[in-house]
Amino acid sequence: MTATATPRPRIAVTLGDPAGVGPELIARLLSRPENTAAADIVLVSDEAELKSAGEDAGAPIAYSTDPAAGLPVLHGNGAARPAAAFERRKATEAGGRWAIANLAVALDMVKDGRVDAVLFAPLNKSSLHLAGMRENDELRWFEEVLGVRSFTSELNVLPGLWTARVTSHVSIADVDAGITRDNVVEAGLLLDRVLRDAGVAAPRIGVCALNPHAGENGRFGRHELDVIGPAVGDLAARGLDVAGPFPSDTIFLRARDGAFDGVLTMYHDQGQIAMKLMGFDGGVTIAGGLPVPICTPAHGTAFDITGEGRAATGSIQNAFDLAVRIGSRRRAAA
Ligand SMILES: NC(=O)C1=CN([C@@H]2O[C@H](COP(=O)(O)OP(=O)(O)OC[C@H]3O[C@@H](n4cnc5c(N)ncnc54)[C@H](O)[C@@H]3O)[C@@H](O)[C@H]2O)C=CC1
Ligand SMILES: NCC(=O)COP(=O)(O)O
Repeated sequence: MTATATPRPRIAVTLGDPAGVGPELIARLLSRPENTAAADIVLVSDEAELKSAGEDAGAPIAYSTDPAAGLPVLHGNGAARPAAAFERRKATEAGGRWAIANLAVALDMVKDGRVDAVLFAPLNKSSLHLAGMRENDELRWFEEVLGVRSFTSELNVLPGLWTARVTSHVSIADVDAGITRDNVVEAGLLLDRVLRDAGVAAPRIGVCALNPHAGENGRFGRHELDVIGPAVGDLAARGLDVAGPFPSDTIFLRARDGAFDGVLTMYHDQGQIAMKLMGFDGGVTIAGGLPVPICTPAHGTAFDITGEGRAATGSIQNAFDLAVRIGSRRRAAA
């Protein structure tokens, strides 16, 4: 029997917000030969950004503009570089514009089928908004640019445990309106699908309640009785191995002990506090529901430590590894 080689995926990489830890993390990621050997990497950036990232990291980035050179390939973003250097450790319009320009090129590559996955280093949502992004976050912007009309959600990933969210980057005052039976069902179906894509043959999904103690039989709110419970029934009727709603102050104890492969959360912090406590140094966020996996560290721009060489690389490494794994699988299936 002949072994089938795993195809090298093509991955577009952006350095994120130039004011934050993203550029130095990408430089350190690419300084490991096993990473540059794992994928055909397209760096959407410019020479000045790569040089400054390498200086911050104490690890110059080796790249080429010639795809035949066997190095990460530099692909410009077509944007004019601002005359002044990017301010560091601060959300700025210029930084947001630069990050958006790089991502826009990466999304063009997605649309044209030129890449199997995207990795972006942390963005700063305030910079994005200063730069004119109307959507609350980059995932809603990705949807718009890629013309995706179906349900999307950030997926957070630790070894052996994934989460999806019914609502995400919205005010806590708007969570209630987002918890509809349809949204819970769509988020549950998405979580089941991505777990299967990631190789979990029969995903076990636990669903969070919204209210304290799952509403205590309606006394502290009726979302569990009227919306989430019926949606869990809908998902079970569609063949998913799904249970809940469970009180969210204890569901992650069970998840940590292996009871679930995926947990469906109702709002951002419900899942993120638990996931970041369990594995801040390795967490990954994937934009779920898009044509290709778009991966990023679960941590943000960390302005307080930018340029100090202290930023941990576990999450960017895991985000890269996931992009390689899922991208390679997609390439093999194409
Ligand atoms: N991947 C992405 O694009 C993400 C972007 N963000 C954005 O980042 C911005 C800042 O968010 P914050 O809530 O301040 O969270 P943050 O993750 O940037 O920082 C929170 C704390 O964690 C520390 N930290 C973060 N990454 C670290 C690393 N690699 N090594 C060591 N310590 C690290 C920081 O120094 C800080 O004390 C926001 O605009 C947020 O929306 C947040 C999460 C993910
Ligand atoms: N930029 C990705 C992002 O914001 C994900 O952060 P989180 O919502 O997973 O904390």
